[in-house]
Amino acid sequence: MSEPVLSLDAVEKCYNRGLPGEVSVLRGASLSVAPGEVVALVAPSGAGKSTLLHIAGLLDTPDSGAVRIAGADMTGQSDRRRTAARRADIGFVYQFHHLLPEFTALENILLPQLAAGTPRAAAEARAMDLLTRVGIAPRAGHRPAALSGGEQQRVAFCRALANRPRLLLADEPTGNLDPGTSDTVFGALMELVRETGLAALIATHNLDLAARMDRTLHLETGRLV
Ligand SMILES: Nc1ncnc2c1ncn2[C@@H]1O[C@H](COP(=O)(O)OP(=O)(O)OP(=O)(O)O)[C@@H](O)[C@H]1O
Repeated sequence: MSEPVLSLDAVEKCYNRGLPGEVSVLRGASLSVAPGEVVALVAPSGAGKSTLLHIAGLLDTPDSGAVRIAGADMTGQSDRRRTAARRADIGFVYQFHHLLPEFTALENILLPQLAAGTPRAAAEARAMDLLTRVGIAPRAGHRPAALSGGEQQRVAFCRALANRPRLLLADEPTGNLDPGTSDTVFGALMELVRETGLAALIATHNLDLAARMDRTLHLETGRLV
């Protein structure tokens, strides 16, 4: 079997250790996601989904345990190395789109590519290709305020995948949309993920959406089952 794109091994995370507000969130959480695999992460509110995604995305560090991205152990690496790995290998989508309001849809997808050194013509071609795949190429010149919630989220998906990451991490990517729109927009995300063949870990409360992924992990009392 090919090497996992993401693996967490016995990850522990406690906030406010030793203080009155101590909360032990992850207690030996282990998982792995293979190339091309789409995994649902389901958990009750407050169970630690965001904490787990932040650790998997190298935005936070575990108290103990290992995080590997494409086989490289990120435990104990410098902030600089972790940031480089995050930029090169990981795309993020959140519940809210977090697009930059003063830039058009196209420009929002261009920016991370230009920051990574992609020539402008290639970056524009990539952005238009992604917008076409999610069905909103005619909206390329619109600013976020002139897009519907579902369209904004589609742009956010394109932005997350613009630099061809190996791993997509998504936290309730359609949680802000009404059920009908959520269903369609999630379909667009799944098509994009399948076409690009990347690994994805997608947190959702929606069990219908979870059933459309390859398998589901439940986060319960700090572990994945
Ligand atoms: N920086 C922090 N300091 C202290 N406690 C925190 C911190 N971040 C999260 N927590 C606590 O850790 C627990 C898990 O939080 P987390 O945000 O990971 O949950 P979640 O599963 O993503 O929740 P939701 O689905 O409601 O967004 C919660 O009890 C939360 O209050």
